Amino acid sequence: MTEAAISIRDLCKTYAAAGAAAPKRALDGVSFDVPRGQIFGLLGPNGAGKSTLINILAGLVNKTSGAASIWGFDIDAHPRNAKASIGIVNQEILFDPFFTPVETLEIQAGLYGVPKAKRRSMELLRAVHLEDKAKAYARTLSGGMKRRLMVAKALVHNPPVLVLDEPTAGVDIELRQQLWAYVRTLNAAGTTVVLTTHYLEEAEELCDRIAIINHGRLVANEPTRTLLGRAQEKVVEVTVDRDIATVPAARCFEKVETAGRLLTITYRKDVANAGEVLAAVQADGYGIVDVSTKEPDLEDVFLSLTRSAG
Ligand SMILES: Nc1ncnc2c1ncn2[C@@H]1O[C@H](COP(=O)(O)OP(=O)(O)OP(=O)(O)O)[C@@H](O)[C@H]1O
Repeated sequence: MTEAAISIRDLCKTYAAAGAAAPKRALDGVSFDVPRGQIFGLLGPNGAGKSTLINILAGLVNKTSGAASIWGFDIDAHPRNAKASIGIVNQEILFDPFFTPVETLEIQAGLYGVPKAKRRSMELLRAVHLEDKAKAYARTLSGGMKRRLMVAKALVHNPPVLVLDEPTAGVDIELRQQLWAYVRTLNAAGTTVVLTTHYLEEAEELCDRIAIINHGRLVANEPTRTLLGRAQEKVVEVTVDRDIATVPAARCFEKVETAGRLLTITYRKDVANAGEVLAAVQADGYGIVDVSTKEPDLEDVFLSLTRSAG
């Protein structure tokens, strides 16, 4: 099927003025599609409008104008089908602390009208490694366990699209790896995943495609690899055969730093290649002992995009 998992067209949201605060345009004509079957990253600095967008999809915030559909269901024309097609894991951990995880999932399944015969609470708890806590009070779970329970809760109605809003904020590295692994497993089994994150390495590691919003506008929407390719600055570290007396200069060097026998040279890959940079060092009379290069990361792209759009 070619239809998008989520389709957003010219979406706008202005929050009404409250007290002394002026009206706030949180989304300003955002359009993009989340292709089915992908892990899609929605990135942006604080206050960019990510939560507003997700809350509109969840039916928690009313859009001002524009259109959105989930799994082909327009959120205005077919709100129930749209809602049934998406599971959302919010930033805040929300559930009744006096229910056990299995009860929490059963209640959630009831809210979504999932018939008893079709419920799979234990299966979900197993998937998020909470099987042995199935009958513990939710309030006795650790932070990481609660977060995993939130993921299971979002999946009770078996939605084709799962949205994770900052899934690993404040989560330790080990648990973050576990969550990533689970997201990959879900995706491999066919679930389209949308995640918002502040951790660029998370997006880089997990996402097939990344959209970046800044000040309520879309500033990028590309496959992760293409986006990374946009970072033009590369760094090459060169160890030379003697102490550096004068800093070498060449037109293809953007920036040069020296420490003992180590030269750290920044160049633009649209201007030069590593061979030319090394040749320029040799032309200055240095012998090259060792070379290493550093690939640009998403942070470089993100900063340059959000800076220029800001
Ligand atoms: N209920 C509201 N009333 C008024 N303004 C709001 C409301 N909710 C959000 N905003 C404003 O809209 C803008 C976008 O907020 P939003 O929470 O969508 O951003 P975000 O990208 O999710 O940020 P974060 O990463 O910090 O969660 C911000 O300037 C925010 O202050």
